Amino acid sequence: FRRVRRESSLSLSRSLKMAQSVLDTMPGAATGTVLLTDPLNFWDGKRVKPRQEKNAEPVFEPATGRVLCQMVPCGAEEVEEAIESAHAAYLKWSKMAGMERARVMLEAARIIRERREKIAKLETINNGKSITETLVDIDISWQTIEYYAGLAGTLAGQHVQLPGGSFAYTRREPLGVCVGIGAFNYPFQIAAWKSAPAMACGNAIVFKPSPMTPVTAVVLAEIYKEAGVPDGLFCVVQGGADTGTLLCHHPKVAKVSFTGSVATGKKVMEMSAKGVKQVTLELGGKSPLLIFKDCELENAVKGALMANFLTQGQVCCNGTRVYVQREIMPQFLEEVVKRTKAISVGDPLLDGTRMGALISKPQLEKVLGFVNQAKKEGAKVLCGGEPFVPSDPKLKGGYFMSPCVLDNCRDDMTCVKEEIFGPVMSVLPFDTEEEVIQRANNTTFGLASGVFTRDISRAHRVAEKMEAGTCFINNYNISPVEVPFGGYKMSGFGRENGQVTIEYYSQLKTVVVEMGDVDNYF
Ligand SMILES: NC(=O)c1ccc[n+]([C@@H]2O[C@H](COP(=O)([O-])OP(=O)(O)OC[C@H]3O[C@@H](n4cnc5c(N)ncnc54)[C@H](O)[C@@H]3O)[C@@H](O)[C@H]2O)c1
Ligand SMILES: C[N+](C)(C)CCCC=O
Repeated sequence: FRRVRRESSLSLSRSLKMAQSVLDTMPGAATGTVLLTDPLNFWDGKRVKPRQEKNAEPVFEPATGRVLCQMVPCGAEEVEEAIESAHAAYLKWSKMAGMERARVMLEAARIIRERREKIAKLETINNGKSITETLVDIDISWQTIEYYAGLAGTLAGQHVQLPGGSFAYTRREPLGVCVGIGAFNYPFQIAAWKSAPAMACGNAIVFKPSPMTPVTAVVLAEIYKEAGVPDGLFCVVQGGADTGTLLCHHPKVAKVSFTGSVATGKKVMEMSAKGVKQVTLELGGKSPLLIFKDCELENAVKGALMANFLTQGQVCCNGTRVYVQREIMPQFLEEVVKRTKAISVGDPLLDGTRMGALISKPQLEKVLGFVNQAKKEGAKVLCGGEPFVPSDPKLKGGYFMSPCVLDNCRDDMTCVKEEIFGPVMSVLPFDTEEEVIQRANNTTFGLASGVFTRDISRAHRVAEKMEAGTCFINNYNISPVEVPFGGYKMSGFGRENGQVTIEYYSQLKTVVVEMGDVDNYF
C-alpha cells in the first residue's frame, strides 16, 4: 500500500496542475465563456492526447449551442493501452486489503466534497442541467464513493466445516478489468455509481462517457489519482459506438456495466455474450405514477413535478405516465399546470434557474416531435411543449423548451407508450385500483413506479404489484446510495447502489481443504 502511494505520488504534481487548470477556471466561469482544450482521455495516471485528431467531433454547450471542446474518439490502439494500463493497476489494487482500498476511496470522496461547486459548474456547462441539480449529483457521487469505501473492509468469504475435520472456505474476489459505459444525463454520477463498487471490490475500471458529455469523467480520474489509486485503476476513453464496441469485445474485459437506451443495451449484451462477460444493464423506462384520490394532493403534485422535470425530463426512471383518480383530476391538473408554468427556464448556472437546456438540438427536436405527435393523436397541451428562447442574448442558440403537461391522453398514444426523454408529462384518468395496476404494468419497461395515497395498505399492495425495480411511496426520484437501483423487464438487470451491487462486481471462489487421507475408489 505504501509502495502504491509512493508510485502514485511521483507523477502527482503534474496531474494536479492539469486537474486544477480546468477546475480552477470554474469559480469565475459564466455560461458561454468556457472553452476546454486539455485532452479528455486518461490512463497510466495522466491525461492522454488523442491520436486521431482528424476524427474530432464538436461537443456543444447546451445552454448556448456554442462549441465547448472537441471529443476525439479512441481507436483500437488507444483502447488497448487503456485496458493494459487498467490491468496493471488491477494486479496491484486487488492485492490490497479492503481497508487499504477504503482509505484511498475516502480520500477521493473528501476531495470531491471539497470541490463540489467547481465540479458541479463544469457538469452544468457540459450537460445543460441547472446548478441546483448538479450540486446534488456531485453530492450523491461522493456519498457513493464513501458508502462503498465503507463496504470495502467488510468483504469476506465464509468458513464451512466438513466431515472429518476437513473444511472449505470461500474467497470473495474481484472480476478484473471492468468497463463502464455511460449515458449523457448524469455524467459524473454515473461514473461514480460504476467505479465506486467496482473499485471497492478490487477491480480496475475503464470508463467511456457519452460523447456528448466527455468532460467530467476525466476530472474524477484525476481525483482518484490524487487520492492515491494506482495509475490506470480508473481510465477514461472517449468515443461513441465504435469505441464502445471495441471495449465490449476486448478479451481482457471481465464485465461491462452499461447505462443507456434499450436499443444500445441489447447490442452491448450481444457483444458481451460472445466473450461470456458479465453484464449490468441500466436502461430506459416509461414509469407509471399512480395518484389516488385519498392522497395528500399538494405532495402528489410536487411528486409529479419531481417525477417529470429533473434534468429537463432526461431521467431514466421518470414517472411520465401520471395516472390520476378521476375524482381529483380537475384539482390535480389546475395545480400541476400552475406550478409547471412557474418553473424558471434559462441560464443553468444561475441559482434561481430550475430548468436548463436539453442535451442537444436533435434531442430538443425529437422531444418537440413527440409533443406534435401527441397533439395529432388527440392529446391536449395544457402548458409548454414549445421551443423556449430566453431573453439573455447569449442563450439564443441554446436547446431550451418549456415544460409540458399533456391532458386527454390514452394508453395507446405514442407519448404514453414511448420514452420521450424530455420535459413532457402525460396525464391519464383512472377509476379503480385494479384497473390502474393493470394499465401501469402494461409496458415492456420496468424501471420505476410510484404511488401517492394515505392508505398504508393500498400503498404496499400497489408496491408489491408494480412490475418495476423501484416503487416510490408518497415521493418520487429519490435514490439514496444505500438502496439498490435497477430495472425489471426491458429496463435491464443487475443493480447499482446498495450492498447487493458487491455481487455484481465480485465472484466467489470455493477452496476445499482435506485434513485426512484421500478416499480412493480406483
Ligand atoms: N437505467 C438507468 O440507470 C439509466 C440512467 C441514465 C440513462 N438511461 C437511459 O439512457 C438513455 C439516454 O442516454 P443516451 O442517449 O446516452 O443512450 P445511448 O444508448 O444512446 O448511449 C449510451 C452510451 O452507449 C454508447 N454506445 C452507443 N452505441 C454503442 C455500441 N454499439 N456499443 C457500445 N456502446 C455504445 C454511447 O456512446 C453512450 O456512451 C435513455 O434511454 C435513458 O433512459 C438509463
Ligand atoms: C438520481 N435519479 C434522479 C434517481 C436518477 C438516476 C439516474 C437515471 O437516469
